[in-house]
Amino acid sequence: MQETRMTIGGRAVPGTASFEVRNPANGQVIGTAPNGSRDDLAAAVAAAQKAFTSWSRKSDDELAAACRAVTEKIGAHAEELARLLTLEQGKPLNGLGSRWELGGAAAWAGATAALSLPPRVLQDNAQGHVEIFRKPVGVVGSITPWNFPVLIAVWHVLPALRTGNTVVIKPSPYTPLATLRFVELLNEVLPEGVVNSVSCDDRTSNLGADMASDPVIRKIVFTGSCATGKKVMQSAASTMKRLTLELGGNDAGIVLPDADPKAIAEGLFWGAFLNNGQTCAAMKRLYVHASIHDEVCEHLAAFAKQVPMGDGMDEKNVLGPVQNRMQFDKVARLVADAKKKGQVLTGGEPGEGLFFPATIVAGLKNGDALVDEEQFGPALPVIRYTDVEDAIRAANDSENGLGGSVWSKDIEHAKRIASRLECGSVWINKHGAIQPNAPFGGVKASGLGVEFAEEGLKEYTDAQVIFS
Ligand SMILES: NC(=O)c1ccc[n+]([C@@H]2O[C@H](COP(=O)([O-])OP(=O)(O)OC[C@H]3O[C@@H](n4cnc5c(N)ncnc54)[C@H](O)[C@@H]3O)[C@@H](O)[C@H]2O)c1
Ligand SMILES: O=S(=O)(O)c1ccc(CO)cc1
Repeated sequence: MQETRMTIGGRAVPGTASFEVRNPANGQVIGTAPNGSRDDLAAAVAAAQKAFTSWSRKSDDELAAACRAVTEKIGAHAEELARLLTLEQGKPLNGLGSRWELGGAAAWAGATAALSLPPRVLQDNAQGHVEIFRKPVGVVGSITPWNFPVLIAVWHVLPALRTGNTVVIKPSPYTPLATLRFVELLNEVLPEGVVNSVSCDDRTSNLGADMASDPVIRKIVFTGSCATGKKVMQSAASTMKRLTLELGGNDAGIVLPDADPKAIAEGLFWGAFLNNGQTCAAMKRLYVHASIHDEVCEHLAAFAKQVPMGDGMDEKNVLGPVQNRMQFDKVARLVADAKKKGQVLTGGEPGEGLFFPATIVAGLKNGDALVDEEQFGPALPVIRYTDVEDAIRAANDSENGLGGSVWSKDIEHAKRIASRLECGSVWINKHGAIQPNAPFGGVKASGLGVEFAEEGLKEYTDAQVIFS
């Protein structure tokens, strides 16, 4: 049993109540997290505000060195955090699971440490000197989801620290344990109050909502559903907070007639089923040209059938359970509806507990629920098309615009199609492969702003221009 604590001003805070956290693989209680109160949040915000005074005055070199120390901490505790993550999130230790997530967390932290936003001279002549500086905004509130809890915490916290901000982070009630431990570890190398954590069950207490309207917090970085993202945006208006919103997606993949069905099967599978489909930038709809449709379906289903699924602590598994009952029920509802309209190529029946076999359903079209709604789980609809213009139109016929992909042997042709997709990232012959040196973010209802690289770092700063 992992009994976790919030970290407020460098101190471990148990809170006056707690809630249970269960392993989605077997339903067992694996730990507890504090059910923090508004007073706990107020204390965390005050600690972050106090720490901001000295943290924001650190030199660029000092901030970079602190981020490197955090990177080392993550690396040194990667296996401990990975095990905790598997227990609470369900993703396997192996494959593209917890150890991979922790590897990504260390890589992203290191890459963020190496970024910087030096002042830039805009003008230097007889008429005057004009220089732009990037200044930290103040206390940053980070609100994270349950799909990649540690990686997304790193994506929020490291750029905030690197630019001289202090942080209050609140993880999802489904997966608070690894994040609370992560913040404890950070506090071993950072001054007190620079990074604080609060947790709550979202029922008796919803500190995410309170953070969004808090008058001291100057920016919210939120990753989660579109519905909650809209609430955050509304609450943030009254205090004119800066916002980065990374929200849901309904990414389309388009397979062109010249693609090699066998060669792309593995990439298509992991593009859709990474983290059991519980990935924002996973492929959630697959449009395949009629001339190779059946062959693509055959190879994709054959690949899916041999991927081992089970308890993530078992080293042989590379897919685990769906993380929670709410998400499982959503996937089950969408698959039940899809079965009435299309042909199940593999999977299709809910398994034991929260295990849902990788499911692929062909014969669907836009307007069917599994195509139109974000399933955020292990179920992929396949849609046959004959005219690529129809496929592009159908791909863009969504309120979301996070990612997309085009699959073809002709890269230049694929890139021309990619440029017509209404989304923030498009991959050719792969899907969802994000990297720290490339900005990532959604268009349309998928969010606001970007993460990663200098563009992402800037979002934690205000511009100040000095004219002399
Ligand atoms: N675009 C991206 O980068 C990205 C990444 C991961 C997940 N997501 C999206 O997240 C969703 C799944 O995550 P989820 O179910 O945890 O999302 P969610 O919106 O239910 O919860 C996200 C976070 O918001 C908190 N929260 C709940 N109510 C709140 C409120 N009123 N105000 C502020 N915060 C509140 C939750 O406690 C949690 O920490 C999917 O839609 C997925 O597409 C997007
Ligand atoms: O879109 S996200 O769910 O945040 C996400 C997490 C991890 C990866 C790894 O490729 C991609 C997208």
